[in-house]
Amino acid sequence: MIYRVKSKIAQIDNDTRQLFFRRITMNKTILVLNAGSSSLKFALYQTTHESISMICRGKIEIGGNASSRFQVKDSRGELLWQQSLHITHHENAIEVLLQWLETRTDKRQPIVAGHRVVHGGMLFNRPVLIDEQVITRLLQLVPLAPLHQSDSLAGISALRRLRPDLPQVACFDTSFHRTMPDEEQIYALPGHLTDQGIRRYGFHGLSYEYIAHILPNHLGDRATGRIVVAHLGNGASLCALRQGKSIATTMGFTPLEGLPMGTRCGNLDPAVLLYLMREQQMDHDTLTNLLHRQAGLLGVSGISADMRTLLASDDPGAKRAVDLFVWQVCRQLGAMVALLEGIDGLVFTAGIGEHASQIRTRICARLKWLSIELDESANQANAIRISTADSHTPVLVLPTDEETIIARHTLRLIAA
Ligand SMILES: Nc1ncnc2c1ncn2[C@@H]1O[C@H](COP(=O)(O)OP(=O)(O)O)[C@@H](O)[C@H]1O
Ligand SMILES: CC(=O)OP(=O)(O)O
Ligand SMILES: [Mg+2]
Repeated sequence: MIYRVKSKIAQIDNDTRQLFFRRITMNKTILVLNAGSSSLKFALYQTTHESISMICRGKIEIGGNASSRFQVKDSRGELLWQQSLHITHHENAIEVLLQWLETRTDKRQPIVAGHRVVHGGMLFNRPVLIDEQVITRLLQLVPLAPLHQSDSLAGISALRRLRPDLPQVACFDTSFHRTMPDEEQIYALPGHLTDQGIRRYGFHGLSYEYIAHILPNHLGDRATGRIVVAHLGNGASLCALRQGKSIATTMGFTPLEGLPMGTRCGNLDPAVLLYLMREQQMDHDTLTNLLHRQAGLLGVSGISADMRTLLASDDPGAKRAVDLFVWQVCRQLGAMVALLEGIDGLVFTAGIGEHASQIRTRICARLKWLSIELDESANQANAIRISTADSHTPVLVLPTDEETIIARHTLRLIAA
């Protein structure tokens, strides 16, 4: 729809253009899809010519054998819909979601869809309108994000099948980190490999962009200082922000580097792979499965990838996995602080960061050397500020909102 009017818009003056755009988009919606490694999240926004307001948002949990929750809430967080389903793959989740949207969203047909795409590689540093050529290039990056990229592409394809005329925009997790210095973006490998794109991209960029955007509301001038953001979800990473820009992050070439995660191993001596290939004849597919799907909290505990299950368990395996997670967050957070040469604020976000007060307590107990003092009752209540008034470094819990950042980028791109 937007495609067809675009050339007309270019020929008319600015005031008329704004009126025209307002008319075609009034009461129209932007659909956002966010394929995470353990969930499919979505949100619908009402849009006028340049602003957005959320109508509803939802999440379908995608989990092994347990039943998955499909929940939709309105913009104030009131529950609109809840269903228990058995969903083991993103493709089922997309089907369920699109059917739900079809039957529940009356005349608010989306005029554009925005997607979180985890890997943009060297080619995509900013949001892009999706066409056949873009899809071909994104497909080439599937091996670099095996738990995400193909699921985002499945959402894009499903919408193309259902609504071939619907413009779709890809927003990348990697773009935000392009402000990192060269030293942070390269590995100590021969230059020709770096030139081929074997470099550190970093991920969760849409989440960090959102946090950087709202931080001044909570920290005032301090927000431009030295901030560490801990995005602890099923996928987990840390980011060092200075002046609201990324200067370092724990994930690298793929979302496997850095912290241990739900099913991902995080940092590993690369010689472990060489050893397993040679001594245990593990091939590429076996290793991919091991490192992305069988390792992390699941591998260490032997019980679950889900922090909720581990925290509720008395099993020594669960304790070991949680201990390792806390240890590695502290270890890698130290590196972020060293690169920032200090710390003016610490932010927890994403599934574990926003909800697991026990994990925050344990991490902060090791950060007294950074003059961090937790207010335990605020922490238990998942309050926004969880540090004491005396704590030299403020500690915040800020729910992330990748969907809103995607919706804004999407509107900006089609409006341009
Ligand atoms: N109340 C809670 N306590 C502990 N962990 C939680 C809680 N709620 C969610 N989580 C953790 O957060 C994870 C999901 O985080 P999320 O950021 O939504 O993941 P993703 O975007 O990768 O799908 C779950 O797997 C679970 O481990
Ligand atoms: C990049 C990544 O790990 O994303 P998620 O946390 O959504 O799985
Ligand atoms: Mg996520």
